Amino acid sequence: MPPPPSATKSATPLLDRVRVPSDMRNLSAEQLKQLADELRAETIQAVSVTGGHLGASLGVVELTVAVHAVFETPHDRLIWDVGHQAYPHKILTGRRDRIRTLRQGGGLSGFTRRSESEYDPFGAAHSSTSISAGLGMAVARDLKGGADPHPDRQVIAVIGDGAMSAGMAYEAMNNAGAADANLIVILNDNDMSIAPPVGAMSAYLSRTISSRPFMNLRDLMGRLAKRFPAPLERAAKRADEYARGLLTGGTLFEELGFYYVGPIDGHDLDHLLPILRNLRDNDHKGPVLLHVVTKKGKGYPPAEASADKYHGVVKFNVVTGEQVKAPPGPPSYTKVFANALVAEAEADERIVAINAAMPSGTGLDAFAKRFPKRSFDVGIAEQHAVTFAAGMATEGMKPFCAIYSTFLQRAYDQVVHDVALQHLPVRFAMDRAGLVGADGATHAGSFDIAYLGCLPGVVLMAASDEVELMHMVATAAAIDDRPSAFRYPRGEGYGLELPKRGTPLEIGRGRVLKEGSTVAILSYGTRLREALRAAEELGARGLSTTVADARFAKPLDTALVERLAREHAVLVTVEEGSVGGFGSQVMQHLAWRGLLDQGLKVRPMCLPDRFIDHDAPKKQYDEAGLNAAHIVAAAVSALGADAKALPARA
Ligand SMILES: Cc1ncc(C[n+]2csc(CCOP(=O)(O)OP(=O)(O)O)c2C)c(N)n1
Ligand SMILES: CC(=O)[C@@H](O)[C@H](O)COP(=O)(O)O
Ligand SMILES: [Mg+2]
Repeated sequence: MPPPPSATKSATPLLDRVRVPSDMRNLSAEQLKQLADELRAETIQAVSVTGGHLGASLGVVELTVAVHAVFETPHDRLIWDVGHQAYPHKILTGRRDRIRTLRQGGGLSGFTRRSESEYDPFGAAHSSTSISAGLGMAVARDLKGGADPHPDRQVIAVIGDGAMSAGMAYEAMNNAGAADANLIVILNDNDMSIAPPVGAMSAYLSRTISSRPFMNLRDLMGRLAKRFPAPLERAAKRADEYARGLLTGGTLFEELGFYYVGPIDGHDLDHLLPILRNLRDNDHKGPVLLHVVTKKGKGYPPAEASADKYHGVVKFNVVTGEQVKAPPGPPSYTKVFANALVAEAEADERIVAINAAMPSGTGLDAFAKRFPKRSFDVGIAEQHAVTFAAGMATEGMKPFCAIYSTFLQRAYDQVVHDVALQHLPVRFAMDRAGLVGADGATHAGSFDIAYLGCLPGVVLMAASDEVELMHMVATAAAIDDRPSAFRYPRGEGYGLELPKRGTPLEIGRGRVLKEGSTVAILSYGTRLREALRAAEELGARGLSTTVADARFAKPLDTALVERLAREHAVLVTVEEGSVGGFGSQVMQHLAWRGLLDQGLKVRPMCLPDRFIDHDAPKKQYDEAGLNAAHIVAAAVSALGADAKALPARA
């Protein structure tokens, strides 16, 4: 692979001279081009040792340089939508020395984060929030007026074409277009989401780009000059003649009240710099949308050549681009889910599958290969996905809505109002339940037990291993009179032998794996292995321990829960979910049955009432206090003196 371009440019590396953006604002256009080359090389080198979202970051190297060179960040606010493309931004904003700690415990977040830097005015990771946040900042600026230390601060929101497929982006544009707050939205159009984009907006953007070749600088300056006459006269003269005529307007964005500029080449600093300066210097009233066309993975041939443009990579060899994959382990829960759903769909043509721009992440790309007409990727549109599924259910279809637990949060009212209230048999496959590792707090599937557990009539399941997951897929397929949901974690299963097809479970029935008499551990989900380990340890201390797998949070196996409560001194519940989840369901039931009035000691073990930052999952669960040792400690402390009499295991 040829050496990065920077190696062929001037000997003085510029990136070493740029700690923060103010260090680059006196560089010439040529120097900024060199800086961009060096920044791209640094991003590639860094991500090769950390892994992460390389493709999106490479696509915005020039844009990042241009925006920080032209605007007075951090006083001018720069918001990155999703924030997965912000690695170059982090390198240029005082975090180059920590960029190789990206997504690791104690290290930089993989997304923008207010607590991490003053150059991150808004945290992100869930998509399509940037225009709303930007408008909020712009309106606040105007309301504060002179009281704002920087009353003329600019607000720039960079949003991708994929993120532009989410409803929230339109809600924000609808509001912005009617407001007169100055706001610059940069649409970073690389014709990619995680997968190739879907939907009419994507088709529209492609048409816009193909029908309007990149505007040349002269046209652009002339158009801007005509639109914002006074201060731009001088600049426009530099373009030696006015545009040959205004570009006809009529883009969707202009219909929404935005001034549309573009499309322009988002890798060409000779265009980006003057246009951004124009947008900075003119006193336009109202929102502007600058449409830039970029390439995801730009400048790194292995990324450019890959289907997903290296959207999310593990460590890789910079020269070859070969990713350092762990030796193949057991099938992931995602793969098991997908195969289980295919098996169910083979037997029932009413089963359909819906995802929200996450075909590979949910495993539904495999389902789509087998059943292309029964698989629907609706774009980054979780709210629509849920109600779309509800509509299908009213007509007798059996929709499986596969949305990560964290992303389902975005569609909560649709789950409540459109699905649960109408008792519609939508099935929710909630992948990435629990803590997810490198993506950190924004992506943790922490709340679904709590936010679904309070809904009447919903069947809630948690798989304790991959065989259980297959049974829960079959169970959900068979539940056709109410909503059902099953959760499972990110990562590999245990390598258990899998049946060809799952067997429907008896609804509301848990299972006992180990009978004891002093301590009962009731697990919900994949903490079950830790519960079994804890039981071993407790047994070695003479504390006979029962271990049960609840399987269902709703309907709760009340007979099992009451038996455990009556027959043991201590009842420990454990789940990979927040306060207000499974343990609350159990305690609420026991309380009402009067079983908390007779001395039973209950220890509901769940995620702590705080967000858990990115780290390796095992370490995250250590921090959360949900590993075997913590379960042992909880049981022993509950027993108090009784336990102390027993010898700890040698
Ligand atoms: C609400 C939400 N749903 C799904 C995702 C998962 N996700 C992360 S990046 C991405 C694609 C974003 O595409 P685009 O905005 O075009 O950015 P690009 O990666 O092309 O730079 C998706 C679907 C998310 N972050 N947030
Ligand atoms: C940036 C984003 O939200 C997605 O790319 C997410 O990081 C995918 O998570 P998984 O890697 O668990 O599929
Ligand atoms: Mg994109």
